[in-house]
Amino acid sequence: MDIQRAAVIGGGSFGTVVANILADNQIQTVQWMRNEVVASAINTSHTNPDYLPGVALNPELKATTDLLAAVKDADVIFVSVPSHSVRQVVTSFAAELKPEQALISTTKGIEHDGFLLMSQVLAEICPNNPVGVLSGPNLAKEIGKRELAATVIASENSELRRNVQDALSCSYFRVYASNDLYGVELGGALKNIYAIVSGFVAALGMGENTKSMIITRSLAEMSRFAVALGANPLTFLGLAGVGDLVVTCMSPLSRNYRVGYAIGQGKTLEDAIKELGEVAEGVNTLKYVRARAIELDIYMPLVMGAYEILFNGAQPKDVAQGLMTGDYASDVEFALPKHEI
Ligand SMILES: NC(=O)C1=CN([C@@H]2O[C@H](COP(=O)(O)OP(=O)(O)OC[C@H]3O[C@@H](n4cnc5c(N)ncnc54)[C@H](O)[C@@H]3O)[C@@H](O)[C@H]2O)C=CC1
Ligand SMILES: O=C(CO)COP(=O)(O)O
Repeated sequence: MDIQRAAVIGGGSFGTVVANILADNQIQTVQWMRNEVVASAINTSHTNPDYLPGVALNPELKATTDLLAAVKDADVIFVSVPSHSVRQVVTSFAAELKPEQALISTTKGIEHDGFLLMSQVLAEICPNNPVGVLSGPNLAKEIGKRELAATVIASENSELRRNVQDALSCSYFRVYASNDLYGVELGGALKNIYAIVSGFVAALGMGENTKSMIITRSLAEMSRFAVALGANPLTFLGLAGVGDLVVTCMSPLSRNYRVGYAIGQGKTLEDAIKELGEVAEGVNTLKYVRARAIELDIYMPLVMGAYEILFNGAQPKDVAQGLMTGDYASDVEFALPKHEI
């Protein structure tokens, strides 16, 4: 299967950049969205004024509000709506799909019921279609401006991986392959929690050593959780692990970081989300991961502290003090297990 026609489901910032890369690569691409005004702006002025203002989109990119027309002839369908909408949107076109049409999730979130990642939701709804995940350090606003970036296509299907590499690789976007679907996807979802934590740290004016400590201990915590759930920890050394963690924890372009920053400045969670006006997946992911960590007895002090700040009104400064005085721990648990320190 060569990818000649693609559909992108979702009219937000990331859906638009994926659709634009495909169009830049001369793939016939239709982007589906609910908003008629944005669809018309993409078709006539080649911009998405709501989510990527100032970015000139490829004039060949077509937008539509007709979901079935968008997916009908697509060789591959990129699903780029927030995680809370994926099941509903995909269910509404699943019965129309032919088994050779592939589905690729770009959504970095978790479904509450059953703790399902998006590729698992896709596989459940469309059990006969090939499934993959695209994840990595991919701030949409930079890629929209065609600044250089790299990502990971993860799938157990090697033909699908190669086809997506062909479809998305270009002078400003490099696509690496992985067969660890679960690890790649978990990395993309988990790092959003730590971007919120990094937002607190930045708002409190903490130093560079502090920021480095938080990012590194976040990686330790993420991989501890992932291993407990059966993922390959080595995946976390790649772009979808440490790569995405670093960019999201360091950049004010990250919406999750901005939510943490606003709360660190004293705003309420409700106001922080309202001001953002875009999706910050980490807020719900934090709730679901905390519950899972408690259920499976996985040590996740940053998750527990972030939860207290976001949902129970704890002060970031007090939580930070508590973390600094916790039990002694191992730097790299895969080298020195906790029980051996
Ligand atoms: N923006 C970024 O830099 C990146 C985002 N992602 C992930 O991509 C996913 C989508 O994010 P963005 O495009 O950035 O979000 P966004 O907030 O920019 O846009 C979300 C879009 O989905 C639409 N939407 C929401 N619910 C819907 C429903 N029920 N039916 C139809 N459309 C619906 C909204 O109207 C909006 O057009 C998220 O999981 C995010 O974590 C992944 C990589 C980078
Ligand atoms: O996933 C992203 C970058 O890789 C985008 O992060 P935010 O959702 O926090 O903006």
